[in-house]
Amino acid sequence: MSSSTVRKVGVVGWGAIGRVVGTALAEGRIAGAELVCIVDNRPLGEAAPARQVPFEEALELCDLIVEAAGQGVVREWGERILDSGTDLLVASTGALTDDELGGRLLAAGPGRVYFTGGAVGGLDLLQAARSMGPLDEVRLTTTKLPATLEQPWMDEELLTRMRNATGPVEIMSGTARDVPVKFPKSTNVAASVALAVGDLDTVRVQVVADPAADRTRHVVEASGPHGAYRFEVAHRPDPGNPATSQVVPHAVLRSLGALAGRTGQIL
Ligand SMILES: NC(=O)C1=CN([C@@H]2O[C@H](COP(=O)(O)OP(=O)(O)OC[C@H]3O[C@@H](n4cnc5c(N)ncnc54)[C@H](O)[C@@H]3O)[C@@H](O)[C@H]2O)C=CC1
Ligand SMILES: O=C([O-])CC(=O)C(=O)O
Repeated sequence: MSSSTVRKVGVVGWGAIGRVVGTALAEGRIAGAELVCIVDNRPLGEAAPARQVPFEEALELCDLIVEAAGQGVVREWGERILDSGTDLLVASTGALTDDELGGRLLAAGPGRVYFTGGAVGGLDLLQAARSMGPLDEVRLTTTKLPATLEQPWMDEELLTRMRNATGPVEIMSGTARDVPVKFPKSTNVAASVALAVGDLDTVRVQVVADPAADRTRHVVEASGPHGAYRFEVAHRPDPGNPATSQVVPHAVLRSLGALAGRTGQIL
C-alpha cells in the first residue's frame, strides 16, 4: 500500500480503550492505518508511542480521529473535526441521545462520522431488520458491578442499596434517550442499539447492579414484523477500568480495519 493511502490516525483519550487501540496502531497491527498523535487532557509522559498534541494540532495532522474519551468530547469537538475534513470514529455513542447534536454530526462534513459497535453485538442484523420496517419492541438489559454504575446524581439511599446489595438490583429503567445521559461512561450500548434500530424512544433499557457480575452482561431482545432477535454477551471487564469491557478496544480496532480498507471481513 502506498504511503498516501495509509490513514493517519489520532487517538483522543489514552485510557482503557485508547491505550490498546493506540498501541496496536503504533505496532503496525492495523494494515493501512498508522498512529500519528494522541490527545488527552492529562499529561501522558514518555511511554506514549506517539506525540501528545492539542486538539487543534491533531486536526492538522490526522485524517481520522478515534474518540475514546467520553461523550463531552463528541459534543465539544465532533462537528469541528468533521468540518475540518477529518473523519471521526465515535466510541461514546451516548452523545447521540441529543437529537440536535446527532443531526448536526450527520450533516457535517466533508469528514465522515462512524460509530463503533463497541461492547454490543448484532447491530448489523438489527439494521438489516429495521430496513424492512420499524421494529415493534426493543429491550436492552445491562448488568454491571455496582461500583461501575455509581453516579454523582445518586442519593444516599440508592448508593447504600447498591453498595449493600447481595443480588441484582435494578437501578434505572428508561429509554435509550434517558439512560446514557445518566450513566455516561457505562451505557453507551443503549445508544448504539438505538442507532441500529433508528429510534431512541423505542429502545427500553434496564440497568442492573449485581455484586456477582464478574462479567458485564448486555442482553438485547427485539421483535418486529419480520422476526425476533436476541443477542447476549458477557464480557470480562477491563481490570484498570471495570466500567469498560475488555473487548471494546478490539471492536474499535475492527472498525478501524474496515475504515482502512482491509478486505475479507464481515461488515
Ligand atoms: N460504545 C461502547 O460500547 C463503549 C463506549 N465507551 C465510551 O468510551 C469512553 C472511553 O472509555 P475508556 O477508555 O474506558 O475510559 P477511560 O476513563 O479509561 O479513559 C478516558 C481517557 O480520556 C481522557 N479524557 C477524558 N475527557 C477528555 C477530554 N475532554 N479531552 C481529552 N481527553 C479526555 C481521560 O484523561 C482518559 O485518559 C467512555 O467514556 C465511554 O463513553 C466505553 C465502553 C464501551
Ligand atoms: O463496556 C461495556 O460493556 C459497555 C459500556 O461501558 C458502555 O456501554 O458505555
